[in-house]
Amino acid sequence: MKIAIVGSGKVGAAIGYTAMLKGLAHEIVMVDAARDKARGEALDMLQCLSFAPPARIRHGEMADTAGADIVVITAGIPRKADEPRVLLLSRNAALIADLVRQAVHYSPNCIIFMVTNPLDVMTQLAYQVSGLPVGRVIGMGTVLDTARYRSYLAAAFDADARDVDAYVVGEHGETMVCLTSQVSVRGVALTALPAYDQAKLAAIIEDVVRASSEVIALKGGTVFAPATAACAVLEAIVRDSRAVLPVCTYNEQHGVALSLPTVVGRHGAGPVLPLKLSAAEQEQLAASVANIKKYVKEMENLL
Ligand SMILES: NC(=O)c1ccc[n+]([C@@H]2O[C@H](COP(=O)([O-])OP(=O)(O)OC[C@H]3O[C@@H](n4cnc5c(N)ncnc54)[C@H](O)[C@@H]3O)[C@@H](O)[C@H]2O)c1
Repeated sequence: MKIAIVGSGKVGAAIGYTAMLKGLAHEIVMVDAARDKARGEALDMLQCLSFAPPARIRHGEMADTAGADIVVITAGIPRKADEPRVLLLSRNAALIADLVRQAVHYSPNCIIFMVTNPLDVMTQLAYQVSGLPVGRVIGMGTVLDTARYRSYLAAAFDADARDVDAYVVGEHGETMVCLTSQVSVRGVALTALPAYDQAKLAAIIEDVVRASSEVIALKGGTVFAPATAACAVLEAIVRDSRAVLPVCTYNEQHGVALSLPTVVGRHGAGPVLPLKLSAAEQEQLAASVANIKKYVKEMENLL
């Protein structure tokens, strides 16, 4: 398994490092417009190899990604705490289109894994310019938001986060939908837990939506959680685990790329699994879809 990481900034470097520690690839190639940054990250990782699973770690240009099984795209300009993710549209659209074309040129059979924001729009753009089948262009989507939701629920209701079954769907952005109608802990409805409290749940949802801004304001960027979430998706692909993850893919039915629970394995992403939503959740999801569509239109006007 060869994984190329295009964009060796904070998130790209952390994904490379986590993937190396998890033994997800026999070869990891770090790429960045700032060549020395990619070189530095690759060297730092290479120096771990006497304590890590065997792998070939190197840096390079896009040509060095040739034959990659997975190309992770983390290149771009990140947002500041007070900026909506969608502001990144104009900054990142042309850059991402160019990188995706190059990635597919060098690795025509790869899976593209998109991390750059605004995530849904960038995933749709990557799908459109790549010419790859829909399940081979996967965005990180709401995998990270879902991880935050599960962690916060676990902390508030005294449970193990790994036991909490909950999803955030829709946009990886301000209109994300934290589903409440089917949250459970190992099959037990959240509402049945002794510590359950509706006001607490509402507060958690607010915290999940602003989780990223909070971390950016405190430490300048989100790093560990995105890298861990990204590697959960990479692991599902590499180990063909068929994990159900709310990744982002272009959705014919909705006419836009968005996140819904989806089976992930060596083939890529799909099928998308059906969800039973309450009437309120259906409304929220429709608003989220409409928001992504608005941004897709803006992107199409920019290119
Ligand atoms: N989807 C998510 O859940 C999620 C989470 C965190 C961050 N992000 C996004 O990931 C992206 C990266 O965030 P970061 O904090 O690592 O930013 P960063 O600024 O630390 O890293 C971005 C890197 O991209 C590089 N780059 C720019 N143009 C390039 C090009 N043409 N080719 C190769 N490399 C190029 C830069 O030199 C830089 O090193 C941002 O768009 C951010 O918003 C997404």
